[in-house]
Amino acid sequence: MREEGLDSNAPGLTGDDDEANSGPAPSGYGQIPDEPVDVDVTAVDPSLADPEHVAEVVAPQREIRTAEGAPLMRMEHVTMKFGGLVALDDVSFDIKRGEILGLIGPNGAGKTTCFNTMTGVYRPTEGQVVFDGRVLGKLKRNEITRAGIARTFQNIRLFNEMTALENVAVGTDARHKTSVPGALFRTTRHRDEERDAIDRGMALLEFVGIGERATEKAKNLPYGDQRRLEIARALATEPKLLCLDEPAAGFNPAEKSALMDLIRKIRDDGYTVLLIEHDMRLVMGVTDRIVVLEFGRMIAEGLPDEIRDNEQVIAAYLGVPDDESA
Ligand SMILES: Nc1ncnc2c1ncn2[C@@H]1O[C@H](COP(=O)(O)OP(=O)(O)OP(=O)(O)O)[C@@H](O)[C@H]1O
Repeated sequence: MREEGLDSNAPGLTGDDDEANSGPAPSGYGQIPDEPVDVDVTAVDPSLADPEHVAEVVAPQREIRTAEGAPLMRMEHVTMKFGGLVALDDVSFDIKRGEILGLIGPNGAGKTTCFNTMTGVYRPTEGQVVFDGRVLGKLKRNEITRAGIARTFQNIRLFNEMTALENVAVGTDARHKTSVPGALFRTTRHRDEERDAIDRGMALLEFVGIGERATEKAKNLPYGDQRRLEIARALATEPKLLCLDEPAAGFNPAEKSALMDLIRKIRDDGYTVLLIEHDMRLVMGVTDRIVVLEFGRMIAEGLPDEIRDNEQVIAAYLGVPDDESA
């Protein structure tokens, strides 16, 4: 007999398929330089111990709250083909400002492809992605980062030999305006930006709950803290949209619960969040709305309660019982 609604114990609905987290540092990740950044932790502002001040530093662009509810990103009839394979088939939906949108679907449904068209990795074969009024297909990857889209990866990608603070500080680099000569000659602007990178980096580490680990190398952090560090680094680019790709992969229930709190805190601080996640309990518990893909098509869109009880979604995940498919 079929179970009522979606259940995180159902096959394929858990995050147990996590891959190794020790991959090499990424290449071509936004504006991140190859060399470690020299940071002086003793220069950190003591006022960062104050959570309210931390929140102010973390989300300086609070005006994004004012337009809450209006579309921030629009997928407009997006089709993505790889040779003969149609990974996305005429997919259209909005991500509204200030919401946590869940993107779910069985394995191979097209979630990551969707993510990649939204973050500039792929250009859609047909249709377009519009972010904050701009068509993404015309922007380069670094321009997309500057436009306000940041992401984390299924497989953690950190600079393992750099400290936690350095990892976050390089994320702030995407916003810096110093020219190469300015950096070489250490102009006042360059020094101000370095100082800002350290202060904001520390604030972000506090915000995600790992401030006390600022001087530890990324490779020595516990797995859960590495995931938090990835989120902090993405936030360092001051995104309007934060895309999280299976952030709970490999987490135990207590870590998942803490992650849900963090994702809500990020949303409450004025960011918009897109979440791909296999763990249904987490998705149902934290998202404001959910979009469901199956075989590259969007089969449902709605509130978590609506999605939980949607027959088509349940069938997509659990398969239609033999006696109903005849
Ligand atoms: N670069 C690519 N080249 C060819 N086929 C691809 C490529 N990327 C994805 N695909 C195919 O597109 C389909 C959708 O894949 P995608 O990774 O987007 O699904 P998914 O929903 O993210 O799956 P999972 O939950 O397993 O990560 C799959 O059939 C996949 O094999």
